[in-house]
Amino acid sequence: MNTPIHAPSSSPSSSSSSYMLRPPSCLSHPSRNIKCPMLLPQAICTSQKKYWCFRAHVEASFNTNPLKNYTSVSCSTWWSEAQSLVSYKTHNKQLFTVGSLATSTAQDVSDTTLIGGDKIGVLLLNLGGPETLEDVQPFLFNLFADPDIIRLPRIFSFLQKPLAQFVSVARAPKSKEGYASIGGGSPLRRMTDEQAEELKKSLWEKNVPAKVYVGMRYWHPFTEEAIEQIKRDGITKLVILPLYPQFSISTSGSSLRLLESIFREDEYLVNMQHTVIPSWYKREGYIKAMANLIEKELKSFDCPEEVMIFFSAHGVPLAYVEEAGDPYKAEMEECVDLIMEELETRKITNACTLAYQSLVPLGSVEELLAAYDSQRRELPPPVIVWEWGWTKSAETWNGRVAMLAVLLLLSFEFTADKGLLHQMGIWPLLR
Ligand SMILES: C=CC1=C(C)c2cc3[nH]c(cc4nc(cc5[nH]c(cc1n2)c(C)c5CCC(=O)O)C(CCC(=O)O)=C4C)c(C)c3C=C
Ligand SMILES: [Fe+2]
Repeated sequence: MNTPIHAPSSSPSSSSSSYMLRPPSCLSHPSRNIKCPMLLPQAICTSQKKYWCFRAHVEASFNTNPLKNYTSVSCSTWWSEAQSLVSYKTHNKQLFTVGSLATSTAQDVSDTTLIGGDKIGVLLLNLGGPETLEDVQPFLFNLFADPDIIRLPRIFSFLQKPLAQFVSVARAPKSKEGYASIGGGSPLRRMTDEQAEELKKSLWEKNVPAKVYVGMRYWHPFTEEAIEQIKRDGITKLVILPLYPQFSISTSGSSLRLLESIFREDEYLVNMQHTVIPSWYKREGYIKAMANLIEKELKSFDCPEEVMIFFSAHGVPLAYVEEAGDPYKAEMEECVDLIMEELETRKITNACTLAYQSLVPLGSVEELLAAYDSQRRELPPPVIVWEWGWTKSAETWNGRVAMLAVLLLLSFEFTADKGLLHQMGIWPLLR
């Protein structure tokens, strides 16, 4: 069961380091017909900060309360047709009168009270995960059909779905093994729902009666479903919070791009005031929480000061960082520095190291572990196990030309041990 996805229709624009200033986006233009990105990442942060947005860099002062004054910094998105950098300020005003729209489409939301005529929503964005082993292959299809995960050159974009079908079928057995070993499915939905509930409680305690929604990128509840609920509830102000502390094109970027396309085509959403928190790894609360966890774990060792702190991060293909300007690696490294600084204030000065998990050539856990384990270092490279996903679902492929092209691509990769899939970090997924 492949649940329809709304993968961005345009393939990612090639990376460019040139940015131009553009007037504030649609938010400052009440025209409903304007077609421009609504969801360039905007930040709500604290104090005077330097903010890195991919390759651009802006300085702005921020106010902490999203519901009062806020300054938003829209950063250029690498995928944006017209790459641009926007900085602007709004003051506690609804920029548009949405009342009529809201009443015409909204149902009553019993647990949402109004703040100055507004209905506040928070949309939590996450990846989503298969809830059962049967979900694994269609979940993987959705993931690989996303051009922010498998970045094909525009000329090959017609291969996106056939390739997604192929890679998902080939990857499914290994993924299933993993999910089977953790109880037969992903715990992400349950955990995200719990986070949403806790966030809602906490906001209500602070007299912010907001409704909190969960929108997953690749599995239920899909972002599109959350957006429909937001519209039904008549939300007039929305805070969009990707649940990834660090920004990556492949995670927050992908979700925001999807939202951008949904917003662009929807009259209700175009007129809804919204703000995006693109990343939040610098937040004091987050850094302290991470430090607390580490401090607690260290105490369980006999000689805590001798323990090396091993930060393990999800990897992204190197090309994202080097060519597309993904700030993920820089943000991750800064995050580790901040956590270590926080630990230092607690007189914890252990050695630490950061490695990125498998799949992608940012520096893998395997490589790093090899440095510590001489036996492992002498092991031969892993054997490539090839499982052909030649199943019934292959019949659904988008025509013979695409299938032939995929096969040619794969046989080249296989025989030459290099090529597009290697370059994009997809090849390891097939192992
Ligand atoms: C090239 C492929 C992938 C990129 C790039 C990627 C980036 C990325 N992913 C996360 C967080 C998660 N990924 C999860 C699952 C998952 N991710 C990929 C591939 C890429 N991820 C695959 C194939 C899978 C499925 C599992 C598997 O087969 O290995 C999950 C788990 C979701 C769940 O089921 O609960 C998370 C979380 C980040 C943070 C990231 C880039 C920074
Ligand atoms: Fe992932």
